[in-house]
Order: sequence, then C-alpha cells, then structure tokens
Amino acid sequence: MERPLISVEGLARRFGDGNQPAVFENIWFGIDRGEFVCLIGHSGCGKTTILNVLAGLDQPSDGAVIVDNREIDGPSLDRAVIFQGHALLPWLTVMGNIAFAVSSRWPKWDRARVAEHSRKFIELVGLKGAENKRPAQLSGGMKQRVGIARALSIQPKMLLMDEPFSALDALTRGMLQDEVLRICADTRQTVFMITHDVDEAILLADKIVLMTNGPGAKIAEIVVNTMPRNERHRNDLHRHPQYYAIRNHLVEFLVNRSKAFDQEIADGSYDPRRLKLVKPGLAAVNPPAEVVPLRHTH
Ligand SMILES: Nc1ncnc2c1ncn2[C@@H]1O[C@H](COP(=O)(O)OP(=O)(O)OP(=O)(O)O)[C@@H](O)[C@H]1O
Repeated sequence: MERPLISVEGLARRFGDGNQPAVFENIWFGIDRGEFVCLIGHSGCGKTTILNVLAGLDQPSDGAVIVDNREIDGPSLDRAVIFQGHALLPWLTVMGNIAFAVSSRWPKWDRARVAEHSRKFIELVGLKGAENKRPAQLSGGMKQRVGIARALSIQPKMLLMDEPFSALDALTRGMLQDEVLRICADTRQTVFMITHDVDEAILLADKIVLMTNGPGAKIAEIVVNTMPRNERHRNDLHRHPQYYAIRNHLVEFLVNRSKAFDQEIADGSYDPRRLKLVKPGLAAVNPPAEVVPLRHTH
C-alpha cells in the first residue's frame, strides 16, 4: 500500500484509569507531501491531543502515526511545532533563538553557516533588522514570527500548528496568515494546523478535516478546498464563487452535524478508514450541460 507522507492509523486516546470513554477513537487520515491540512472541531473534542501525538509529545492508547513509512515514537526535529504562545528563550536574541534550533538540527555546522541559514529565515518572515532584539522587546506578532521562522529553519518534514494566530489582533493575524500562505507555497511545506476559525481554514488549507464532538469523537469527513491556492486572497475570499458553499458546509457541520453525527451514520454507511472526500461548491463550477444545437432542416 502506498502511504501518504503522514498516515494516522486507528488512533484512540483514553485518559485516566481506562474506565473513562475515549476522547476520540478510530481516527484515520493521511497528509500528502506539500499539503496544508486544517483540523476543525469543537472545544474538547481532542484536537490538541491529536497534534501532540503527531508531535510525539503524547502516546496514543491505540493506533499509530507513520511518517515517511516509519512509526513515530517520540519528538523529532522532523516535526516542528508552533504553539499559541511562542515559547521563545527570553535570554536569547531573535538570531540566538533561531540559531539555537539550527545548530541542534545540524550540530556540525560552524557559526558562520548557522548564522547565514538563520538569517535567511529571519528575512523570510519579515524580521530583518530585528536580529539583535530579545523577545521582551518584540510585539506579540513579531514573537510569533520568530516562532514561525524557528520552526521553518530546521526544515521539518512536517509543520504542526496549534491555533498559532489566535492570540493576535485581527490586523496582525491577517498579515501573518498571508505570510504563512506565501511561505508554505514557496517552500512546499507540509502542514497540519488546528484552528477554530472557518475563514482561516478556507484561506490556508487544501483539505479541512472535520471532527465530531467528544467523547468518542470521530473524523466525520474531509472537505477538499475547491478554491485553488492561487485564487485565495484574504481580502476578497468572499467574492470567490466557491466561498459560500465551502463556508456554509463548515458552519453547518459545526452548528448541527458535529453533535448529531451518530444519528447521521446510523444507517451503517460510515467507514472511518474510507472517509468521504467532500467538495462543496464544485457543483457550482461544473460546466453547464451542453446545449444541443438545433438541427437545421432544409
Ligand atoms: N493530560 C490529560 N489528562 C486528562 N484529560 C486530558 C488530558 N489532556 C486532555 N484531556 C482531555 O481530553 C479532552 C480533549 O482535550 P484537547 O485539549 O485535546 O481538546 P481540543 O479539541 O484541543 O480543545 P480546545 O479546542 O479547547 O483546545 C478534554 O476533555 C480534556 O479535558
């Protein structure tokens, strides 16, 4: 079987003595190389727990995560995580924070090479000129930029983001979303991101994984973003012909289907290993039925 770059296979997580219900179970999905996947679901369904398992920071009760055909068994520099808070080292400068990660990744590199590589990523996130500042001298948005540069600088196979923009003001959030979209397109970075924000998912994701409410949360289906990356622009997202179809589908899921999903699948058609790939809005772009020309009779 040909596996995607990241393959989540039968994941379940139970906390406590084993008598409590699973937070989620039978979770299967894949992420292809270069793909940007968002996970959406209500608070408490287990999104952060799934991300922690992907990061190797938590162990599943059942199942496994396979990255590049190898089962993960702990944290690795192959998988970089960006949290909501930036977790920078306060005594190091911007350059120091990034260089620290770079030299952990490539311990044999000399100082000049580490600095040159780090500088490239500082520039990529628009922090040129702030190399010598310490975290306390930076705004929230700038700190998050350092976190993004640090994660990207180790060139991970996979970037994991847990609501990375939610603590930022709307203007900064928008600017950073645009930058992440551009950087991920330029670097073909594979990304798994948790968000609560439907518009953020539509702007950034190629696929949106929909998770039902816990306990016993499931992946209901996977929504394919039918707006191609180069047609997604934050300021006129709503003008795209597919936008409302996708948005309404996601909102309808969060408002209604996420809590009543067990009723929806009572007919037994649900197979967690073969999830539906839903393409809302695609019908709207289907070419109109061919018009049969009138036959001229002479
Ligand atoms: N270490 C733990 N011990 C016990 N229960 C835990 C632990 N970590 C998470 N949980 C429980 O697992 C459930 C899922 O938590 P998780 O943080 O993964 O949800 P989430 O979907 O990310 O929520 P949010 O959107 O609010 O961040 C919650 O009910 C939480 O209380």
